Amino acid sequence: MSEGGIVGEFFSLKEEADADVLTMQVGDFYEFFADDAELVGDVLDLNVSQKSSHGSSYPMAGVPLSELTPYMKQLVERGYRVAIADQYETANGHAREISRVVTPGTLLETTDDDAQYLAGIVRVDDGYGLAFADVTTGRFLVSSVSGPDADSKALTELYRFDPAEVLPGPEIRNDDSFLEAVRERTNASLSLHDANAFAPGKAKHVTREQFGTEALSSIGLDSDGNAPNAEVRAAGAVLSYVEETGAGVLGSMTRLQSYHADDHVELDATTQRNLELTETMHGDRNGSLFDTVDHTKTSAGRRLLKEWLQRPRRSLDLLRERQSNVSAFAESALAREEIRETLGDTYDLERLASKAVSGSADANDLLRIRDSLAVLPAVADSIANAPSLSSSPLAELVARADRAQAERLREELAEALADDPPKTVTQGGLFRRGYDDELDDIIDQHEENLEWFDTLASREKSRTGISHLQVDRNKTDGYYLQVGKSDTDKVPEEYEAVKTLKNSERYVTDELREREREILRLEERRGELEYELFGQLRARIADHAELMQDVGRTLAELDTLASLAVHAVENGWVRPELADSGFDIEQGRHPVVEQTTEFVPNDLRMDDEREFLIVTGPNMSGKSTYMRQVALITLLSQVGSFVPAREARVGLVDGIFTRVGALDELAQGRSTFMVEMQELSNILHSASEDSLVILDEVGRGTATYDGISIAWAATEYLHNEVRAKTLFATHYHELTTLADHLPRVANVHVAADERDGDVTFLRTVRDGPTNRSYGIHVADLAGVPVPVVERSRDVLDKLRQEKAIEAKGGASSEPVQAVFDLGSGEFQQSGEENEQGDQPDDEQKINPETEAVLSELSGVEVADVSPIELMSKVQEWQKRLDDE
Ligand SMILES: Nc1ncnc2c1ncn2[C@@H]1O[C@H](COP(=O)(O)OP(=O)(O)OP(=O)(O)O)[C@@H](O)[C@H]1O
Repeated sequence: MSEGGIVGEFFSLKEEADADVLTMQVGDFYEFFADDAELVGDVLDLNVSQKSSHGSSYPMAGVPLSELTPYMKQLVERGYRVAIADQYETANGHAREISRVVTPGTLLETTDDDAQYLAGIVRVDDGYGLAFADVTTGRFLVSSVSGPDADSKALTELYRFDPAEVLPGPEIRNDDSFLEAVRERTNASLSLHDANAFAPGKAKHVTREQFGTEALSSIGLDSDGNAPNAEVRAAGAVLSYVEETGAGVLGSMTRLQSYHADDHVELDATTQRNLELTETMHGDRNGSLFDTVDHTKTSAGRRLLKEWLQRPRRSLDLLRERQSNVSAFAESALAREEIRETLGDTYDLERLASKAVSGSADANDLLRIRDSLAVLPAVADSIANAPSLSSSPLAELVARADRAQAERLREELAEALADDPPKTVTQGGLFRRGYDDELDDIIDQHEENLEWFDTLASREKSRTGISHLQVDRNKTDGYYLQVGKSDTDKVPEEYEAVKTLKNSERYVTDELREREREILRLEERRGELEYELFGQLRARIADHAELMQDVGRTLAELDTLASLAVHAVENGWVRPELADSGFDIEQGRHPVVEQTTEFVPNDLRMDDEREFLIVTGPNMSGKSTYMRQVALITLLSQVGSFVPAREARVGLVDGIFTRVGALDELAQGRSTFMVEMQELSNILHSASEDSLVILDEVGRGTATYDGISIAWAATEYLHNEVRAKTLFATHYHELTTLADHLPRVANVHVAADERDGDVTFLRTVRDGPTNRSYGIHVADLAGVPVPVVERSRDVLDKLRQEKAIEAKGGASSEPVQAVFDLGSGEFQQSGEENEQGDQPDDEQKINPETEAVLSELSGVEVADVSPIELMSKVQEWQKRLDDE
């Protein structure tokens, strides 16, 4: 392959670039060559031509300089790392050098509202250190997880942040199963960053340089003399990666925030998916909780609302403050709508701050900063003028950002920039008069020269007596005097002819040339000076990145709180009373289902004596909906939101764990039952007595008796050992009898009405068990052939007669040894029914026909059967028993 020329230069730059694709500036174009040209031809649909260089021919594709961004963005969003080599002038011509490698986690040009995190993760002996940076907003967070389930906690954090790019530390790089799990839970591309960047000494140095020693020690991360914490190693690696890829945004990372897993309600990845927080199980945004409650006016507000839903909090003070703010907004409709309208005029200040820092903000971006800063005093006034807002913590919230400094910054921009500046920053026309003396002087001179040209024609006409004379300008000839053919004889001698046209002649004069040169000189100087002044202004604004972030964050928070209030008011939600534990929800509803259905509200009561609810009820009756509704009301309460209920008292939880039917796991190569058991195992390990556990049909994926046994044992364990607040929906009615033996277990059921063979779902949750599934009824309704339906009824009856299960009380309660007889549906204390031993021997068993009669007897719903039918049943049973 040829080594010389443009293509040779491209190849050698490509060799040094740590990137999938290189684009190189050649004059006014960014060019791609060889394989890279083929790739962009395919992926971006660019035209590919051939370029001859040193005797060979290479595919070539290119885009004009100003159009690179959208193409580069598309490539990066598809997971490619794109290196950009820029051309610059040198004493002997020009040279080219890679100025930036754009990766999914360092793409500044995103137009997506969502946060875009770059994550670093480091494994240490007892856990993981994590760092998350959003280069588009300057957010930078670190955390660590430890303990026996550190793996799953680390993966949960990754799922929560859903980073665009992950930098795995040296200890993880070869751990294929961990990396596979990262891939499964996130859409991130994994990038290998220099292992040295994760080294303790280097990482600590970089992190200190960025945030200062004080910031590190204030969050307990500066372990002087010792090896730094794992999160510092992750943070250092992320920072050096941002620096190395050349995004130029380090300056926007103004604040190091550390969070502890305990600050948030634990929501594992499965639960976030099951509860359909930000997308439905089918991957749609529509129909998610976020989509339902989002009424925000700004993209920063939307980002924050999503973050709040994904990271519910545990601090009572913080939640009460948010509640008071939502409440204040809910009560002041007029002021709230005024504020929301004003917020609608803001731009994304956090993102604009990053653009200013990276030097990519143009004059219009700075105007957006100016206009958004102006919103803060306007909303502060609206808050001050509305009594229920000014007496709420909103007054304090809006005072958090330094308003005086924000106003100074706004004024500086207002005084500097023209209202309608051009898109490019090199042309001039950006600044107002009075901003800079030299610039004013240039503009005056420029105007004076333009004026000279404007009046030239009339001056010349009266001086020379030529009537057909005009002054004009075009690209090739510059300024000229144009004289009609009929008047050319009147042309004075200083006129120098430059072009002959059909009906006229063009001339220039020395003075005209001189003036023209002056105009060009002034225009060029103006462009240079404005560019320089603009760079200085942008840098001064960038120095206030932290202030812009504060203001942006404040406005986003107001937007989010107002959005929660709007949803509460429009849907009749109430402020839940937050308590230490337990639930008392009156007329609760499912926040999403209530939007599309005539919803039947339901109550929930759980306390120290009633911590475990077994939820039974026919198929399709609403068990899952009821349990999700409880989980979502709890979650919304810990976001600080109001909740869909008539009245609610919600005890704060440390985690919400769910296990519901798996949808798409088969595609990932694990059996449904395996996934079910992994999820159950995770819950049994992770939940605590302060957690809320939702189990839907545990054990269903295997043989019935295996299933019942597992469900049975899991119930005992959760009740006796974990003591989590649990709702467990099951079709194994056998489990309902546990309520008689485990002190804190209670039964509830979703009622259905069966009349003349028709089932009506009442959707009402009532105390007590139900022993009807109507599963066979649903099969019948679905058109399963009659012989199959009838045979299933027989089989069910038989099955009920066969086995017995033992219930165990917990260590904390009186031990209970009881035997549950599936045939009779009753419990007996063990030994009671059989003096000789644990198992009845064959002789002592009652005969099958008697058992069948007993079973039918126990299955009769007396209230549902007419007296005549009942009498004929009894007669039939007597006859069958007599026949034995
Ligand atoms: N309280 C309610 N008010 C109105 N509609 C409801 C209510 N609860 C549930 N539904 C509706 O009933 C349907 C079935 O609900 P759900 O899936 O919760 O039943 P299920 O008892 O869990 O069923 P299965 O046991 O078959 O899984 C859903 O379409 C849901 O929208």
